[in-house]
This record gives sequence, structure tokens and C-alpha cells, in this order.
Amino acid sequence: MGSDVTEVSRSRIFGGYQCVYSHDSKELKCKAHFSIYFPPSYDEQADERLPVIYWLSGLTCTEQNFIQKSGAQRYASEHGVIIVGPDTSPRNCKIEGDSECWDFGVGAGFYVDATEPKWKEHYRMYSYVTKELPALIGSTFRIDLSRQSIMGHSMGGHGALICYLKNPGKYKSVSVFAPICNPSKCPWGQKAFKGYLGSDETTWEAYDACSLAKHYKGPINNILIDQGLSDEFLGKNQLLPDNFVVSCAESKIPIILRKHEGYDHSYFFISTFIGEHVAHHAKFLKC
Ligand SMILES: N[C@@H](CCC(=O)N[C@@H](CS)C(=O)NCC(=O)O)C(=O)O
Repeated sequence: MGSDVTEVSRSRIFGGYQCVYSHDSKELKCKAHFSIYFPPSYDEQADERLPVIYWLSGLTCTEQNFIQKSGAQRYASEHGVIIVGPDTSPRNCKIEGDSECWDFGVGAGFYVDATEPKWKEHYRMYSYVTKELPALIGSTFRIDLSRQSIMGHSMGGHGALICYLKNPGKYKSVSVFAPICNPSKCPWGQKAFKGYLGSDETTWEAYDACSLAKHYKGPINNILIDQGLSDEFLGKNQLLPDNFVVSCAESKIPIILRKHEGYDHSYFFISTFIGEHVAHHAKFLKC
């Protein structure tokens, strides 16, 4: 293992190891943590490299929420796939007021590269997730970077959709739970995009899954979306999945949108369906 990462924790679970590492991020200009699950078939000494699924978390999360609550490790063990989960923003950067709100700043990086002067030095989660983190894990662990997929929840669902749609062919598949589908048109997204990208709304389109879907040209596999019908943020028009259905239809992008009676926005919902998401990706990652 290279010396660019420091092991923070290692716990046995479902026959594999759930680890957390820290490293000095060049994009975020701070110490960043990420989680990584090694299934039992992972062998540091072997030539074989395993495929990877990235998990992007939602507002207020760290790299911990998913690994503590989703139960995804059981399914990663079954399929022999690694799961990597970054934090949701830079931390400890001494930006005035960055922890004042739970939906902007710390814990709410929105997976964009900020352009506004106050944020642009550190808030580069898009480049971190799509470039720095893959390069780091590919050179540190036995991971096959030609077999990557991506999934996420809420703000992280938005992140997974845009990473997939902005990089045709880079990820084999994408799946999301209760994603923020049209950030330019919902209160969470408008606040974040205005703060990180400025008030010229044309610049927001580059990070809006609905705009990206309309103009998408490239290889595509079914996009899997699960949405709980008792999700309070669905009712508050923060998620707007039906707008994404319309945009995908325009570009003939096949999506599977499943709406589930009674499920809310929480990890109870995620843990119920995460096995099906891992299986969805395993099909395309051939594992
Ligand atoms: N009341 C929630 C509002 C934010 C929220 O629901 N965050 C979702 C993502 S948008 C989450 O994953 N929260 C952390 C958790 O449930 O562990 C909180 O403060 O956590």
C-alpha cells in the first residue's frame, strides 16, 4: 500500500473489512476522509483487481453514515465488489461561516467545483470525486478502474447522476436513492448553486442532472432510481424526480423509477433497497 493514505479504522464485517482512510487532498486543500469496504475476495497480494462502486452521501453526512447504517457490506461481500464513500465537503478550512447552515458549506459540498471567490479554493468536490479519489484508490489498492459505478442519496444522488452524465463511459452504471434531480429548480439546489457558482443561472446547467440528461450523448445503461412516497423532502419539492423522467425521455435515456409507498428519506429506506442497487451495479461490472 502506498504511503499517501493513513488508516483511521478497520473493522471486520460480513467476512470483509470496513476501513476508513485519511489523506491530504490536493483538490480540497485539507485532510479528507473516505470509507472503503474490502469484500472477502479482496487480496492485496494477488494480481486480480476488483471493481468499485462509489457511494455519495447526502446533506449533513460524513463518510460514516453509509457504512454505519446501510448494511451494504453484506451485498458487497456477495458480489465481490469494493465500495468507496467520500465525505460530503471539505472540513476545517477556516472559511468564515462555513458551518452556520446544515444545507450549505460543511456537510453540503453539492459535488460541484465552486467558482465564487470565497469557496473556490477548497470546495472542489466534483474534481475530488471524479478525478483525485479514483486516482488515489487505483494507485493504492487493487482496484480495477476500468470497472467503476456510482450511486448516492439525496444530495449524493444528485452527485452520482451528474458524475455519470458528465463523463460518458467512465462509470458502467448509476443508481440513486431519493436524488435531488433538478437542483436549479429546488430550494436546496438554488441556495447551493448561487453560493458556490454565483447568480448567473446558465452556469448551473453544467451541474443539473435534468439539463445534462437533455444533452446527453454516450453509452447508457438503465438508471435505477428509488423514491419513498412518504419522503418529506419529496413533498417540499426538493427532489423533483418527475422532471428528470421528462428530461430522460427527451434523450431516450432508459430509467427505472420505483416509487415505494410509506418509505421516508432515511437510511431505513436505503438499507431496504441497497442490496438491489449493489446487484444492479454488479450486473454491469460483471462481478
Ligand atoms: N434532519 C436531517 C436533515 C438532513 C437529512 O435528511 N440528511 C440526509 C441526507 S439529505 C441524511 O442522510 N442524514 C443523515 C442520516 O440519516 O444518517 C439531518 O439533520 O440529518
